[in-house]
Amino acid sequence: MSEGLAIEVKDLSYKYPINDVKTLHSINLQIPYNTINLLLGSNGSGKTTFLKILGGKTLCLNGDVLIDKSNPFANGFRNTITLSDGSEINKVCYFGTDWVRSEFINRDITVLELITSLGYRKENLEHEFTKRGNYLMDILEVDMGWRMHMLSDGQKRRVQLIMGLLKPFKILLLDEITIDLDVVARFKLFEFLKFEVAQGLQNPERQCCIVYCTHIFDGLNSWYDRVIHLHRGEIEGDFDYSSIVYVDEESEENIDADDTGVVRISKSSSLHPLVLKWLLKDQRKNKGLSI
Ligand SMILES: Nc1ncnc2c1ncn2[C@@H]1O[C@H](COP(=O)(O)OP(=O)(O)OP(=O)(O)O)[C@@H](O)[C@H]1O
Repeated sequence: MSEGLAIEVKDLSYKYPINDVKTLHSINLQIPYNTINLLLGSNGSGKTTFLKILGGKTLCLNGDVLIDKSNPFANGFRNTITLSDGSEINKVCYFGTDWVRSEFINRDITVLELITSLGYRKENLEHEFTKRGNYLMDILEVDMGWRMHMLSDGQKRRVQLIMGLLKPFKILLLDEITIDLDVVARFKLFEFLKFEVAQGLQNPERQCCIVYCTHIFDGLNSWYDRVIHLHRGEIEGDFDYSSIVYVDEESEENIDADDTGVVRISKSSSLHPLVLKWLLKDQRKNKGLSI
């Protein structure tokens, strides 16, 4: 594996056992550390399948997958790494949308009971919570006494994020995970994740990368480094944030109502129009129409 790569995929193809056709076709991709990557594509283009393979959740033996230089499907793959200060971090974390619907979490238990039931010893929990956990609890406004079966989907999602992010990570795979967060929680989560990636630049042991799959493009400007476009299981496009030129500057002053009651919002420098154009093009291709 090349130096500095968090993820390396060579010639990866995947077919679900019950399907006749492949879902992923000969994917080749290299993702370096210290980057935030958006994985975009229409419904059914293969994003979840791909992320689950990267996360070691779906076994795939057609092609090579290296996650932080190791094969997640190899015997003896360990998902935890011990750093020089003795702390542990996760190699790869996959967060999907299913979690909030699982029976395991929809029980009459508190957030604290749920976290300890997953193997966090109380003393570790206290240690973790004095720093990272407390910070996450604060930005996501989670109460340890919340009872899981009484929470909204967005509140459960916040608990999922706290549990998954308690330990730092090398590779974070987010599959539509912010869909039910309110704008404040989403904004603060993005800030936290950006900070995580930035601190890897200071400390090579903590260098990490994020792959985020979403259909919502609000608030993503300047957050990501790269966009990867998947179409029918193939990489159709791949470009860096630095190659985007926004034609209209967004300005703080233009947001909100003035004293005459007129509400002004500047033109959004969003990826939305670009992605809409891509996916409409994909749709025309699917129908065999000229682009
Ligand atoms: N468990 C499964 N068994 C069989 N086929 C599946 C299964 N899960 C997904 N597929 C098929 O694989 C293809 C890709 O699905 P996938 O969920 O990876 O797409 P996606 O890009 O994440 O879509 P979305 O944006 O809707 O979440 C689809 O055509 C889907 O029907």
